Amino acid sequence: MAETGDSGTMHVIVHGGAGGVPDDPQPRQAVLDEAAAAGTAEATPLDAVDAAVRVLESDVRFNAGVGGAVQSDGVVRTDAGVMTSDREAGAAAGMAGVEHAVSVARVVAEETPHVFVAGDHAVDLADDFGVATDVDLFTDETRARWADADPPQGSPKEHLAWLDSRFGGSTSDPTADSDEKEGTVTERGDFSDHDTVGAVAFDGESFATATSTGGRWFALAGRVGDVPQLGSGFYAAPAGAASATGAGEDIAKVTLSRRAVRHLEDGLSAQQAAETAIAEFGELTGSSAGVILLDSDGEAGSAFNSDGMQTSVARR
Ligand SMILES: NC(=O)C[C@H](N)C(=O)O
Repeated sequence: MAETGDSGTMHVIVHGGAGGVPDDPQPRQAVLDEAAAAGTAEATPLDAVDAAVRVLESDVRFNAGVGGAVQSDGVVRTDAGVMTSDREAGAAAGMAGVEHAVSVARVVAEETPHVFVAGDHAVDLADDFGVATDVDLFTDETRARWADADPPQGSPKEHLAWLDSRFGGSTSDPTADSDEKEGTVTERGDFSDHDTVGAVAFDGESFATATSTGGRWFALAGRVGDVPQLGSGFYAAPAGAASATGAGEDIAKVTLSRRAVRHLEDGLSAQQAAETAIAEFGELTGSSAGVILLDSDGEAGSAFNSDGMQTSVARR
């Protein structure tokens, strides 16, 4: 157990997704600041990341909870993962109508003997443990975007053909540059430019992390990305904890969060570990991501190789 931080102080860092530079950075920053502050009011690191991420899931500006990305069958499905440095972990994925995916991940960690529950059964689990289901996750913007999408009918093969015709077969990088504008598909797939949310907290003794997303815009129905995969979208250990965002398939292939925490274990600071992990990620995959970290000194670190990633740090 790490005990070198300022015991009694709750340290929280949050992110609002790696991607393009948003049109509305200030209101987004205000929500991130609110989320980080909400985390510092909590008693434990797990409560802190849960509270912080719930704020972000409820804000339509972020691709998590309400405002989540629409999959190829017109359904918004949410994913999340949580972990503590005591190696308590839970994840939930592919949940239609669940705003607070982070709370379901927490139910998996605290109420089941498992680490990952998916699909309709995760929704049933949420319902049984008092997490709201049947929530309308569409916003006016997502409704309009979906209506413009000329959605496919039929089988997964037909959905894949539709994806291929729109995205040229490349679906690896949600943050890839494009000549096209927000609201239309990009050259390599429009997966919402800046969106997924995450939080890391440290109380001087232990760490927790949580990441939550609606995934990628127009991904094949049923697709699950890095976010709820342990070690990819989130990871916590006694040396520190991480939350990642960006090109989900590529993040999963290099287990970005585990990689970043490994650098803390090797003695790097949070900032050095974030920069090293993102540099390695870029070299290995050629795509875009971001990561936030806290280390056992209570120092926060963040790095990204996309055009932007907003973060907020609060301590109390
Ligand atoms: N923008 C994101 O962070 C998307 C998320 N990593 C996913 O692939 O589901």
